[in-house]
Amino acid sequence: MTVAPTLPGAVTVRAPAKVNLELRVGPRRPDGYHDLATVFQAVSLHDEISVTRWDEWQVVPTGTYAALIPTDGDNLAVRAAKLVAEQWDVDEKLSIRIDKDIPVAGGMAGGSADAAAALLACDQLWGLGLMRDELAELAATLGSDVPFPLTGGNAMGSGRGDQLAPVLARGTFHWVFAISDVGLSTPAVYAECDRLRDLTGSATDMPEPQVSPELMGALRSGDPVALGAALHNDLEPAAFSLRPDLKELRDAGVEFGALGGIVSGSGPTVAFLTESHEASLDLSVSLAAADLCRDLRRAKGPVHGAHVVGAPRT
Ligand SMILES: C[C@@](CO)(OP(=O)(O)O)[C@H](O)COP(=O)(O)OP(=O)(O)OC[C@H]1O[C@@H](n2ccc(N)nc2=O)[C@H](O)[C@@H]1O
Ligand SMILES: Nc1ncnc2c1ncn2[C@@H]1O[C@H](COP(=O)(O)OP(=O)(O)O)[C@@H](O)[C@H]1O
Repeated sequence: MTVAPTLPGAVTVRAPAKVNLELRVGPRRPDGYHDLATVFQAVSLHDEISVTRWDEWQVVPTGTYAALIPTDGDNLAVRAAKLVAEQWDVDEKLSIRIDKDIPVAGGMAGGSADAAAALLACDQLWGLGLMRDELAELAATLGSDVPFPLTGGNAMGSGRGDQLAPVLARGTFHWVFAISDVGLSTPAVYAECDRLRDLTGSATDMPEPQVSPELMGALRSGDPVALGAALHNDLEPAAFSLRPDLKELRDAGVEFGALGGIVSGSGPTVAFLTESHEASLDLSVSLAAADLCRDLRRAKGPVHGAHVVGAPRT
């Protein structure tokens, strides 16, 4: 296989990972999805996608987690690019370089970030001039989590998680992410959530999922202590049920001084909120010494959504 050069002629887009500060999950719908009330925050772990015209479809993975992503048509970035080509009748193929720094199958929406980045990169490469809402509509057809990395910042998600609304927020938050060596499948975690609810009978007469006033207040005031106390994830019992070691990890981080600890989305990444940059360094050291996870990554949030970082001169 010949490898496409990243430059010249490439468009490069950066897109962020996310953490769900709150994730409220309604009952299973007839179509298999669940209605959500969630608050996303984009955090400073990024993937970079570079697209170049090429004579065949090609994925070139690089970076920390390169070995863990598909390189065929199942890759979400390829699916995104083919969707744009099909909708706008573009008869071209692309080489897509993915610099993969977001953990894979970790509940941080890395695949969704790549899809969002590919949509924006194709728009730029092919000069389509798509509006943000057109991109968001395409994004939602690729996955429930794909619209958010286009937007970034903090946002409330409803419907399948794909309907976004802005959230009033101030301040920067400091996170430590504890990464597992084996991923968790999102559908498997939702199915386990349903199974546990069926066992306890809690699925009947479940109220519509809603984000709590405590969490919105904590974001509005930029208060990390209040935010730490308000973190919540309805998928956490399911993730703990499938991976009991994650509860031990969460409890250890909280004992070591995190303001709050929560499974990120469907997991298995565990997100710890800390008071400051220094506190995040201290927590990383304590967690590393406890040897309870494969890797630790520090990040801050919120950060911007997908944006072009390199494009050919016109
Ligand atoms: C759990 C969350 C929280 O933000 O994120 P991750 O942990 O995966 O990052 C999302 O809901 C994941 O969104 P995403 O990964 O895009 O899911 P999709 O591709 O749309 O759906 C994959 C599968 O997840 C389940 N699913 C997803 C979204 C939703 N609202 N209800 C669901 O039940 C369904 O079984 C669906 O077939
Ligand atoms: N570009 C991509 N990056 C990561 N995963 C991808 C990509 N394309 C397809 N996938 C598949 O999507 C699945 C979910 O990946 P990811 O989005 O990283 O996790 P999560 O849904 O937990 O946030 C993985 O098992 C992987 O095989």
